[in-house]
Amino acid sequence: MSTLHFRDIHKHYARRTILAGLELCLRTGSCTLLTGENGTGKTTLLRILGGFEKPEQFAADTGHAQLNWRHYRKLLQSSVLYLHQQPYMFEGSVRDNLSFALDRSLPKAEREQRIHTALQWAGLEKIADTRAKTLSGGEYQRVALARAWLRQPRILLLDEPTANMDREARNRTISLLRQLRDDGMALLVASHDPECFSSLVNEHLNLSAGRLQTVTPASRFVNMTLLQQAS
Ligand SMILES: Nc1ncnc2c1ncn2[C@@H]1O[C@H](COP(=O)(O)OP(=O)(O)OP(=O)(O)O)[C@@H](O)[C@H]1O
Repeated sequence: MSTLHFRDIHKHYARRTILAGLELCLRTGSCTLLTGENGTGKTTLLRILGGFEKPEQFAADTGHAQLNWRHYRKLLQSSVLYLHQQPYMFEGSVRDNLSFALDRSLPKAEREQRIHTALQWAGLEKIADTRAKTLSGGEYQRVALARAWLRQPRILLLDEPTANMDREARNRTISLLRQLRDDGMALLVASHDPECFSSLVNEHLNLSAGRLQTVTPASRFVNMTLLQQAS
């Protein structure tokens, strides 16, 4: 199985319908770009898929199992990671922040080795001992991506991951996202800047009036196993 198919997602705020029976497929090794005007519900959709917002209706299908909201919430803990536009940093250094992404039961030497590899992966070696809360926006995002790399979720949800970055920081972020995608993660990226993601995106969807419309269809999928443990 290589897809997670969401169906029939409804979300209202008071009497206002934000998502109206929305349908969406996420695929391993694939990046889906989500665009839409301000206020159309992109963040709301990501927050639902990240488990932070409860929808009025929800169904998902792994190909082997049907999931209701309760099942999906269980799956989320191990399989889905949501990165905010301003990722949260804990007090402490970049190294400490990466350490929080690791299972505490790992032996110390292995933790240190993994953190070292993650620092290299994201090009963070020079700022490993800098206080994370003092970093620039681009560095924040790279620490957050290094944490994702350590956690290895099957689905990574990103809200405006390149907002307010200069070109170099954007390129570095795209390059890290490409590696996560090519390692088999399913990426869902909300952005107002489709140009920025054009080299990364397999499918481009636009959210309007509570529904998704295909701008460009999924072009290439890697046949890997997504959410196998859910079945
Ligand atoms: N907790 C909430 N209570 C009431 N209304 C909300 C809540 N959260 C979001 N909304 C409204 O839902 C609509 C969709 O918001 P959302 O942030 O999902 O849009 P968006 O597409 O991400 O917007 P942008 O492109 O500006 O980031 C907005 O009109 C917003 O004001």
